[in-house]
Amino acid sequence: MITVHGLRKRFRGTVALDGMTFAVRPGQVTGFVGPNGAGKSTTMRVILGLDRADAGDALIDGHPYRGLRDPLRHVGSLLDAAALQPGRTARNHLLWLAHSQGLTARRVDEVLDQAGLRAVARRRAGGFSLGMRQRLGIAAALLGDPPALLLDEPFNGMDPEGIVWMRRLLRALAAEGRAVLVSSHLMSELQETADHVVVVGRGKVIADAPVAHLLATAPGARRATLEDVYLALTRDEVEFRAVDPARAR
Ligand SMILES: Nc1ncnc2c1ncn2[C@@H]1O[C@H](COP(=O)(O)OP(=O)(O)OP(=O)(O)O)[C@@H](O)[C@H]1O
Repeated sequence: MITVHGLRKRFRGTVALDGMTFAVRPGQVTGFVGPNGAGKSTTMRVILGLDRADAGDALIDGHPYRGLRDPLRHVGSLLDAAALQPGRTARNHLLWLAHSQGLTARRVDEVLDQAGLRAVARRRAGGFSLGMRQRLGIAAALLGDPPALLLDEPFNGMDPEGIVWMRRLLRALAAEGRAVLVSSHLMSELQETADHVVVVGRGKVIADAPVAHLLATAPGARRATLEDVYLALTRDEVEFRAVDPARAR
């Protein structure tokens, strides 16, 4: 389980996190949604120890990321699929990560298979499409067989087959009992994939509820989609940002 409590973070004049508090429970896919600049990536970076919060805490199974030994065994992450050494082959990229964490080459081949990358494992990652980079990022996230996963926009750049693959993979990972946090702007994908949704705006939580609950309690519930609910919840934020571009990203 991942818990964040009262996270605050300011970048010079910008408040990125303003008391962000929620939990990512095992056995579920939790969607993490909100307008551009709402603080999703910053929250994930704080959980992963890449940014330091000014206040509050972010814990993975009760421990801060920096306190974890062999962190890839506790939490896997996909933050920026473009962040890899272009000259390395997919397999070498994973081998390098695996060695840093005491993981085996056999495990590398397993995750290459799981991510559907076996045929291109010896190609240079620099030549990969965004969809293939996302798959490589997923392979890296799965390397340590972690009970928790943080995935920032994993559907980005995926072709239709890739989207279906990703959806099934996320469901399967949750069914194995993992805690899976997925940020996305694609409400239709999350409606199909997520059990639970955390909606954020301006650095804090606006709604934190099961998808079924959000759909059932929405106005015009019978035909409401997650997109309708999201737009209704974030409308004030959107109007605010439209009239005050200085605060928008
Ligand atoms: N390194 C940084 N320096 C300055 N400001 C930053 C930095 N990182 C994030 N911010 C600001 O913090 C706020 C939150 O950004 P963040 O990237 O976490 O939002 P997000 O919800 O992930 O947005 P998006 O949907 O566009 O990915 C934004 O106003 C952003 O401009």
